[in-house]
Amino acid sequence: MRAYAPRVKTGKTFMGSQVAKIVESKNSKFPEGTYIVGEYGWKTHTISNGKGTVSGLPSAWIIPDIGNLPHSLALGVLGMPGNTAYFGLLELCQPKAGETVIVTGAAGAVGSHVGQIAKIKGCRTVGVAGSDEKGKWLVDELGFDHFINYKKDDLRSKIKEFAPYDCYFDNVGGEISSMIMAYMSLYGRISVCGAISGYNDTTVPKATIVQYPLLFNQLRMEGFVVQRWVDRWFEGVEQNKKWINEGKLKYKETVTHGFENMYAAFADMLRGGNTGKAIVKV
Ligand SMILES: NC(=O)C1=CN([C@@H]2O[C@H](COP(=O)(O)OP(=O)(O)OC[C@H]3O[C@@H](n4cnc5c(N)ncnc54)[C@H](OP(=O)(O)O)[C@@H]3O)[C@@H](O)[C@H]2O)C=CC1
Ligand SMILES: C/C=C/C(C)=O
Repeated sequence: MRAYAPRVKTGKTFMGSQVAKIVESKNSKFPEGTYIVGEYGWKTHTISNGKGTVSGLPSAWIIPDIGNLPHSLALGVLGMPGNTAYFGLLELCQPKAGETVIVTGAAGAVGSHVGQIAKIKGCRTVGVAGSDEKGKWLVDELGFDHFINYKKDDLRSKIKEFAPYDCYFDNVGGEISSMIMAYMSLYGRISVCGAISGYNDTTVPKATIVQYPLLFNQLRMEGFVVQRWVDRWFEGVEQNKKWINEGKLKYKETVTHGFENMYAAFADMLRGGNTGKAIVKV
């Protein structure tokens, strides 16, 4: 959301996905009482023609049968972030059993999911995040093999300690990513998902030369937006649901209550206040 924010003109509704209940309908495809996910932005109520999105994600979609799981998961592990982890890791990094996968933003919605898929695929998994409490959750509850606290640890020596990396799932960009790229295996794969370390920058940073490791280790680095797999959307949702029901995929939500607290929740997420998916319950 933050990556697209500069495109939102002052005075326009800010972008965002929501789970909503249809309270009135003239469209038989969206009957009253149905729970949907829509890209309607920061609003309490929406009048929709069932088409059109803010960011090109799927048009409003009806949440499939998820049993007793909460509907809010359709904004996280069973929605866009879940599909970002599923397709972004499996399609671009193609992790194989026995390989080492490192992920930044590891305690966030996407990163915590990426690390667990890597474990499901039989990989050794290293997570980078900003607090020891987050690290404890990653290792003790989600099964990550190692954790690096990028705010506290000697970053380069820790990155080196767990190297080499066959796959890097990059949520943050910047210097952390440049360092990781220097410790990758021959033919390593990098999935560029986000660059949150730069979302609040107001000046252009000086770039580290990452071409040396890319060249000499013959790395493949590819960016993506999850919309690429819009035609396979429900494959991701169904697989993630199956993993949850099998006890292989865990999730956490950081829930803020009240529409009036939306901005505070958003700013807190950018500061690392969330673990797992940041949700606002209106
Ligand atoms: N390509 C695509 O299609 C998609 C890309 N994304 C991107 O994926 C990334 C993760 O998204 P998501 O899981 O929803 O994010 P989260 O909502 O989980 O939050 C982001 C986390 O990033 C960490 N962070 C913040 N600033 C920095 C920094 N300067 N350096 C390192 N880490 C930082 C914080 O945790 P900490 O305590 O560890 O600092 C924060 O909790 C984002 O970059 C997002 O833009 C998301 C969805 C789709
Ligand atoms: C679909 C979301 C994209 C980013 C970069 O957050």
